[in-house]
Amino acid sequence: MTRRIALVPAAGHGSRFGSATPKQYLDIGGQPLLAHTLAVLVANSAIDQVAVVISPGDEWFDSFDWPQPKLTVLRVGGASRAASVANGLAALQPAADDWVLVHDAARCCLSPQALARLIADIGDDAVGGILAQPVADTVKQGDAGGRISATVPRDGLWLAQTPQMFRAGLLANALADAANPAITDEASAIELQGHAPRLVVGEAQNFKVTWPGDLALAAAILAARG
Ligand SMILES: Nc1ccn([C@@H]2O[C@H](COP(=O)(O)OP(=O)(O)OP(=O)(O)O)[C@@H](O)[C@H]2O)c(=O)n1
Ligand SMILES: C[C@](O)(CO)[C@H](O)COP(=O)(O)O
Repeated sequence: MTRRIALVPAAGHGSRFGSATPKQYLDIGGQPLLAHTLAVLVANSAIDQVAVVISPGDEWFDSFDWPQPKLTVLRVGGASRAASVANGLAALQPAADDWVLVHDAARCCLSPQALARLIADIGDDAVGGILAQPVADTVKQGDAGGRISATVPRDGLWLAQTPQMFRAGLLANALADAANPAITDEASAIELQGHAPRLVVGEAQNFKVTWPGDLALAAAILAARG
């Protein structure tokens, strides 16, 4: 039977966030940020297994309690996000037809509704797809001197979010060259194989905690959900 596996890369250092403790372990409402990320995935009955990829040298993970049902911990994080995902897939050895939903640890405000929409909309799609948001602002190109060099038409532009949902076999092949700098998400790896992943409308609150100011916004969104 085809399974759905959530794979959560959580082996980053959070260099843009800049805290001594990696951002995935910072406290939000009494729990590490990562616990909020995992909770939505664990709670979805269509997901059979949730695997989190942490760094082999991780000093923080074991100091917290984690949701046990469905959770697998893989200490195989790599030098880049793509390498962490590729290493996680290699450790898990899913069947080629299994679905893998790769979701950033740092996107802790994914709603159950958006997750369910992705799974329903992708359904049995031949390629798979991702949550994404249509660009809502005017887009500027900047030059080296910090001045606007062009206004870029935003028609057809989307901001990629996660989860990104693909068949395990297709994804593992696509990530074989995980060191390719053009691979910044799973969809870009699949695109490089000549496929066109589907775009499923995400939500603004499913943003990636990247900068220090993002933590308070994430805390407010999660507190409002109760
Ligand atoms: N070698 C890496 C790098 C990133 N990630 C994970 O990929 C997700 C998205 O990456 P990003 O927000 O860029 O996280 P960091 O790499 O931690 O941040 P920064 O780029 O600012 O250093 C995060 O959940 C992060 O933990 C990972 O598993 N392995
Ligand atoms: C995969 C991703 O979340 C899509 O928006 C994003 O690209 C990962 O973060 P990074 O800053 O590119 O590492």
